[in-house]
Amino acid sequence: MILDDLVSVTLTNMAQRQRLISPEDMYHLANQNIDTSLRGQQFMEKLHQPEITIIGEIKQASPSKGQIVTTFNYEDIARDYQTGGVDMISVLTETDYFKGSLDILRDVRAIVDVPILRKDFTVDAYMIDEARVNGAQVVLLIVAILSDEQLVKFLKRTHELGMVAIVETHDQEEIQRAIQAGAQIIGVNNRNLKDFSVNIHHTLALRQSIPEHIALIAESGIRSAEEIHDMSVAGVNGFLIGETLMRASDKAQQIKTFKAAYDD
Ligand SMILES: O=C(O)c1ccccc1NCC(=O)[C@H](O)[C@H](O)COP(=O)(O)O
Repeated sequence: MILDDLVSVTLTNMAQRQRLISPEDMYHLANQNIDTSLRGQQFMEKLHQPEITIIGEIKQASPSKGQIVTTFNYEDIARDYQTGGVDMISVLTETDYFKGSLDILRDVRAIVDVPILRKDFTVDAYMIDEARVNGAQVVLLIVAILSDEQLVKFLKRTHELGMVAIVETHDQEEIQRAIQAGAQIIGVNNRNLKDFSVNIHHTLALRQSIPEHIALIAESGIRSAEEIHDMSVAGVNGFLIGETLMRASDKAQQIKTFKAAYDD
């Protein structure tokens, strides 16, 4: 399965980085960088407001789509996203399948004010420390690749650093595990990572399984303002959008259209 491959390359690549900066040193560096900006917390509060919350993703390639764009000026993309009014920017840092990097994360952090999500396959608390050191306020924890103990431990470390976690799920059982671990934000991935099929109604089908005090983010396959409108009305709090924005010729305008979806 693709997730097994992603976990495997992530562990290998992390081990290489740990030879440059040891887990102990990264832990201390992260502690020196505890997030006092409140950007992550503000993002969480925004999710509970009636306005549409959009997370724009910077993603050059993916396992399901291969190369998504031919030119990849991520700094321009980040500026366009901010101009459009995104509430957070998601930066892929996985190198082998998504062609992302921590360099991209750092460069984007330097030029925008909005909170940043390190979008990666977090398999060790080291990667949370690393996310903080490189300027992210938010991390992704994917239930399907973590044990219950890891989920609790990684959430604790995230919160110690003043950060916020999106806990990604795909079915009822994973949602229960996320709630049990103490997730404050749950993402439901509309993409089935076993066969890459995308069902935009998947998040809606699982809405009732998530208590209202936990924010819900719909992930993957979102194409139109109508889809965002329908999901907002049904109580979905935020929308993570990658490919549609990466392919949009006027990204700022596309984001503005999406953010206006609730008023339509
Ligand atoms: O996108 C993939 O092919 C993929 C494959 C395996 C694991 C994760 C994958 N994507 C990560 C994501 O969660 C998406 O980048 C994100 O939800 C945005 O999706 P989209 O708007 O469809 O680009």
